[in-house]
Amino acid sequence: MAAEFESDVVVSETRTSVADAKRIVVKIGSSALTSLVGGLDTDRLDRLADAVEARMRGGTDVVVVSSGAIGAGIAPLGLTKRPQDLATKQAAASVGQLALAHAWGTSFARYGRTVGQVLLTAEDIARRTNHRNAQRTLDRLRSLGAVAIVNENDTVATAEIRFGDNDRLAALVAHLVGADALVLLSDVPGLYDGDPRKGHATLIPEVASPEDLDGVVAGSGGALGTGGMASKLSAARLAADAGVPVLLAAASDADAALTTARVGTAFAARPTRLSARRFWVRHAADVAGDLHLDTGAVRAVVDKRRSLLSAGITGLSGQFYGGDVVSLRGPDGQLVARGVVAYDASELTGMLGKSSGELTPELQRPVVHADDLVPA
Ligand SMILES: Nc1ncnc2c1ncn2[C@@H]1O[C@H](COP(=O)(O)OP(=O)(O)O)[C@@H](O)[C@H]1O
Ligand SMILES: N[C@@H](CCC(=O)OP(=O)(O)O)C(=O)O
Repeated sequence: MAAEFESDVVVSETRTSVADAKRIVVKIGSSALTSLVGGLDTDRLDRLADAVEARMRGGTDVVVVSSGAIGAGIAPLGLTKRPQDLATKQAAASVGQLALAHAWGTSFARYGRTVGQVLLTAEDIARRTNHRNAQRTLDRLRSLGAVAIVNENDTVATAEIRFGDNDRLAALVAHLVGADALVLLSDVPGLYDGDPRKGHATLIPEVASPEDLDGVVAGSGGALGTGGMASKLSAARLAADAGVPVLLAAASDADAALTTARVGTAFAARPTRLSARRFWVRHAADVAGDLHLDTGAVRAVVDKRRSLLSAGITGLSGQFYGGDVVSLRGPDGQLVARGVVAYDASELTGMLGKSSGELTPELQRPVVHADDLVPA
């Protein structure tokens, strides 16, 4: 099927940049590595390791983000379906991660290649000050010729510090390691205009801009996957903002995906990537609170890209401090932007609705400066 599709595919700039990338992150979904009855499928894992090894031998640095810990832990624990509650998911992950890391190690050992297991929580990566540790480890593994096998640290990740899905983790890792491309390998040949399990759907080969997604229905995942297509689309957006093109393809097409990139759906990166600071404000930072804006303030910050002044703020919530990232919400509570707030919540409470002239000079700075503000 890959070969048939390959001959028709238009070789866009995006596909060329995935094929030529010098550093890539390859994310492999649970659906590509595990099955409900058989657990971890080491034959499929070997084929994926073959494709990754071939790409590495061609001179590309590859970081693997591998899901499958929970899926691999289901059968050994005598469970029959993917657990729903956090504690059982964590127990399954603790059993499955051991098997998963071992399987990757054994598979790459066929080539004399060493693997390193890197387990991360969103907290490790979300704070700019913390993420340097992860960055250093990944960088050193690369320089030592080992392949990093990354997964979420499921056994300790609580709801607050979870990435939620490995598509998002993979996009953040791509940003973290300065990857030139992200390859998402799943159990579908690419993005369709609707969930292919629900009837006829058409493959979308190229997503050049968000408008190409108009009318696309991104459904939930399979029995083993977490976020379904919606989480892949938001990861693709996140990667695009970081200037990283994305290829979404079937794991069974991994060879083609990692050589010519002439399979699946290619998502173009933004023509101008967000600065590192704005990227973190939009995607990775913890949000410490909310500012509620009136209609005029929404217009000023979203349409005119102005700084947010206290006069347009009608309310706030959360215990935030100056320098924290907050959500900016419109009159109906809808998220309109994120930004770095200049004041503590306690200071700001007394400033709400006041114009600059009504404030003392030290409180006349904008509440969120335009440079620190990213529309949603
Ligand atoms: N518009 C769509 N295009 C392609 N697949 C879709 C779409 N909507 C829902 N899906 C489903 O998403 C699934 C892939 O997501 P998921 O199960 O989370 O995979 P993974 O384990 O690889 O992360 C596919 O099996 C497919 O049935
Ligand atoms: N950390 C979890 C992966 C969760 C996840 O996002 O799964 P998937 O949607 O298959 O990529 C695990 O290893 O089972």
